[in-house]
Amino acid sequence: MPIRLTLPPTFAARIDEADRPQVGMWVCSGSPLVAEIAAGSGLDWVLIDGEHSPNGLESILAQLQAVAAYPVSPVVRVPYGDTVVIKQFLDLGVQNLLVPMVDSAEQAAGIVRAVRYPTSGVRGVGSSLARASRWNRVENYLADAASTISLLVQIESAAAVASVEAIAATPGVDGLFVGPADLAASMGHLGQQSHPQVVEAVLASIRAGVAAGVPVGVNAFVPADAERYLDAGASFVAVGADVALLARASEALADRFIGTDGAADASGDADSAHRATGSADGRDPSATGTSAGTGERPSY
Ligand SMILES: O=C(O)C(=O)C[C@H](O)[C@@H](O)CO
Repeated sequence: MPIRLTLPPTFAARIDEADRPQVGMWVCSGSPLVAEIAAGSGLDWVLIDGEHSPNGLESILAQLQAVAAYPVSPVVRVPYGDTVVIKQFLDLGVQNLLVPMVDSAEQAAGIVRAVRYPTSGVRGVGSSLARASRWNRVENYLADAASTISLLVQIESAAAVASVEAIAATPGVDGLFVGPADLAASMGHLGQQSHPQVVEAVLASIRAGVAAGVPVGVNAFVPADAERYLDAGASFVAVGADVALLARASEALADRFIGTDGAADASGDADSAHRATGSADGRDPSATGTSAGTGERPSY
């Protein structure tokens, strides 16, 4: 007798059931090992990135398998909201899908159709071949598929913020995730996620989601920004990324033990570099929301 399986609850269901906002981090390295480390961190969710990171179907599959034993919700971002790409990610067993760059309710409705089987949508039927249904070991997968998937769409342009009420009201959209980096760029503030106009646009999106009863998340590597958005009603936040943690922490090690001061480079006097940069001053080398140990490097 084959094993009969039940899929874990969706991220949207976990948000709904939780008595506090869900806190997570990006996994952008493409590494199953790193995904597993993040999954065991105590954070609530991990966000595996297929948009800006070196990830294809095979590496995402390996990361989903690596985190499956842990009590985290894996969310996976597709590179773009294409029907075929979405089908491939869903068939891989992605239950929590994040689609970037969704600017209108029409676009959101098209993405919902890509997620749903006919006659509500256009998802191709390959469940007997696919991990999504664990090769037909999940009972009634075809009939129940929609309830095993949560769809999050990214609000990350001025146009999306202008349409955020309509996007939030689109049936089948389970949550919004605000991307302040692209949002800032679209507002003419490239690289300034904490610009007051960008912050206001993020807050407006959170308010719209809360009013519509749709959970809103936000990317916020700067702790003060994360706290501000949580205070405003965000239901989930992404507060760091594996690659950023490693980059900043390794720089802090270099700063602490070698020194990164230009004068020291020229003189070879690492000790004077330590003194000049104050690298042993107690700054948290794991912090990603500041320039800890690295001068003025942005955290995003
Ligand atoms: O625009 C944003 O913010 C995001 O979509 C998140 C980014 O991709 C983030 O990973 C890096 O800034």
